[in-house]
Amino acid sequence: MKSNSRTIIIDDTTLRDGEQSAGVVFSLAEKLAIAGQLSVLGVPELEIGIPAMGAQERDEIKAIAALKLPSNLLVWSRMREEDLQHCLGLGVGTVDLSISASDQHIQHKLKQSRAWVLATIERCVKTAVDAGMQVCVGAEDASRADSDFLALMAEAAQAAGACRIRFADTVGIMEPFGVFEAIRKLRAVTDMDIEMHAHDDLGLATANTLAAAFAGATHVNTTVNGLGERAGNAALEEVVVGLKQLYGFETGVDLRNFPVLSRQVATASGDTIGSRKSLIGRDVFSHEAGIHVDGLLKDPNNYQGVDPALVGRSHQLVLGKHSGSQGVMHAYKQLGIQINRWQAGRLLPLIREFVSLHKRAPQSTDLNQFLHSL
Ligand SMILES: CC(=O)SCCNC(=O)CCNC(=O)[C@H](O)C(C)(C)COP(=O)(O)OP(=O)(O)OC[C@H]1O[C@@H](n2cnc3c(N)ncnc32)[C@H](O)[C@@H]1OP(=O)(O)O
Ligand SMILES: O=C(O)CCC(=O)C(=O)O
Repeated sequence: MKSNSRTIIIDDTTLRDGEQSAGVVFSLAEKLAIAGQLSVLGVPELEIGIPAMGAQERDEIKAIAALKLPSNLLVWSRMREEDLQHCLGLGVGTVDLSISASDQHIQHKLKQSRAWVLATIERCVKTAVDAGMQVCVGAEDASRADSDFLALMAEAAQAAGACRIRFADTVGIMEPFGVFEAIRKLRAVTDMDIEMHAHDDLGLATANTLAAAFAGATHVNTTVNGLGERAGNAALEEVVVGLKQLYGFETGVDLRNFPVLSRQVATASGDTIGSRKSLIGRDVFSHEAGIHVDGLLKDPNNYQGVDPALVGRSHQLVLGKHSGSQGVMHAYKQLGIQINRWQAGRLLPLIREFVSLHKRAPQSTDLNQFLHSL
């Protein structure tokens, strides 16, 4: 499904929500490297930390700001005067002032009322704007909020000078059709920019983020490799490729060098990337099945949904239990050895036996041995 070209602003929160993943701590050097690399790829906005966490966090935020990257920087803050004061003077121009939108949170976490939320927005957003900050109001738990109340929050935010509202599916319970409806409703009641913040508890963070963009969101939150609280956030790489490929939306992000950043973040977060994790997993561009390998060799488009070059990858053709003769002939050709179809057919059982025994693809020395045993 393609629509008219639009630009969606990626606001990457690897350094904020990404670092909130249980057990993850980035060193300053890692933060600087990740921020720098995100900027090199053309990510236009980076959410880089939470000033109220303390002096060290603020120093690190300042150090990132001192890099003078071309990306716009944001900090995250509870909607509290004292937290907001910590956001000033760090060299960061935008703050996400977060306050809960759902009755669940308002009553049972903040122990307050809807009226208190609206009054707090009015007061704190104005203070931040008067202090020279651009303000995004983070509507935490928006996915469980009453849409009429969310509209009142947006109205209060805009009246107080905010330029953006973040719709957060804090507990990751939305699905794309619901997101589409919710963002459509919000779009209809506010002129502010709208940002989607999704979590992957049901494996739908990217789908929900794409649905939000399709419904009119101007900004979307992502994290590298989908890092983030619990099951993580929408993965930067999936969102960028999905927006472009499915809707023709531009982000200005070039992922051809993404493997460097992906590895950097995986290492810094002490994470391993699942071998089948879309776009970044070891095996996601690997092909073994005979019919697929034959098709790819004839024309990559036969079995290519996503061009691996977009994310700095390439197709890998491997031999295994499901190989066919074209794949075998190709593997030998790569070694400079021409074999015919009849020979390939005779080699297939040897290859099957090998992989059943070793549970790995044969290497060049194994292939040479098979040939000699014919
Ligand atoms: C959904 C999200 O991802 S939101 C971002 C969450 N990120 C983090 O929590 C990581 C960083 N957090 C921290 O370092 C600490 O929690 C701090 C510095 C923010 C606050 O620490 P503490 O003052 O010790 O409070 P603590 O974390 O125990 O409790 C949170 C308090 O914030 C309040 N609070 C939570 N969200 C908000 C909000 N959006 N606006 C105002 N107050 C809020 C809670 O009601 C609670 O207040 P209470 O103690 O008066 O009941
Ligand atoms: O309120 C916000 O800015 C969003 C916070 C967040 O990370 C979430 O709700 O998951």
